[in-house]
Amino acid sequence: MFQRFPIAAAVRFCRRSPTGIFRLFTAKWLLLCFQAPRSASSFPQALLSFALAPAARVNVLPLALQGKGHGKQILVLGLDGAGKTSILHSLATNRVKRSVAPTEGFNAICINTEESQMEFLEIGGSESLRSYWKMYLPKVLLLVYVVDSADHARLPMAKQLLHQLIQNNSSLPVVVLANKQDLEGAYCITDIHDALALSDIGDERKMFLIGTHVAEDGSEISSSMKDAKELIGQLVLDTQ
Ligand SMILES: Nc1nc2c(ncn2[C@@H]2O[C@H](COP(=O)(O)OP(=O)(O)OP(=O)(O)O)[C@@H](O)[C@H]2O)c(=O)[nH]1
Ligand SMILES: [Mg+2]
Repeated sequence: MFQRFPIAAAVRFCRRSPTGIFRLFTAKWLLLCFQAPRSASSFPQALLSFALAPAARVNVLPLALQGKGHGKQILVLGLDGAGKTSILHSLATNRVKRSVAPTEGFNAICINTEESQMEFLEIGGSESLRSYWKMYLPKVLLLVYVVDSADHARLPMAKQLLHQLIQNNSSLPVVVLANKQDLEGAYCITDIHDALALSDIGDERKMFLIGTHVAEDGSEISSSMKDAKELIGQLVLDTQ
């Protein structure tokens, strides 16, 4: 399914194409790059999607998302406008569906696979909601961190928040999605890797960097998005 390349090949690949997957380890990192496009994913559709009014943010979350259920919770964070909701909608439906409004509280989406039920919890990325981010971190199996690859000015802030989030949790697996790779000014994944200083937070942690984009509304999701979904599913299974 994936091919592995050493770093030099990874950089060459990045120059040819802005999209790919890096797997990051302590000092060495390997590129997992896509082969031929796959057939449509067999993941069933989303079960649930909702957003909560800010006033209701914490108390009315489903039990599973408060860490009391038996599902496999995945926290989805990143600055406002990075594309978290758009990615989740697309992963859930296997069709591209861009978000039209900022998340003003939480957004929860369940995706059932044959092997497991994955519960994605997005917390909005606006400044007022970022204080909630760390509350849920100890309760999740995996962190998906989304950045806008073309938002150069805010990449330092995205880096700082990511490092702060995971500094006290050295084993939490992290998948970084370098989103909006379709935009002309988007940094390629090696630049995103450097801008987020991901080699500083590698250690023994499983960490992946994947270039993604949420293309035209209604079209089928890209191969990078399918591979991101498969990778997340595999990590959830591995982490249980
Ligand atoms: N060009 C482009 N636009 C995107 C992409 N992904 C999302 N967008 C657009 O970016 C804007 C923000 O997307 P959202 O999915 O709402 O971002 P978010 O991270 O959920 O933002 P908050 O909920 O405010 O934290 C929307 O206008 C989307 O249509 C992408 O890959 N490429
Ligand atoms: Mg959102």
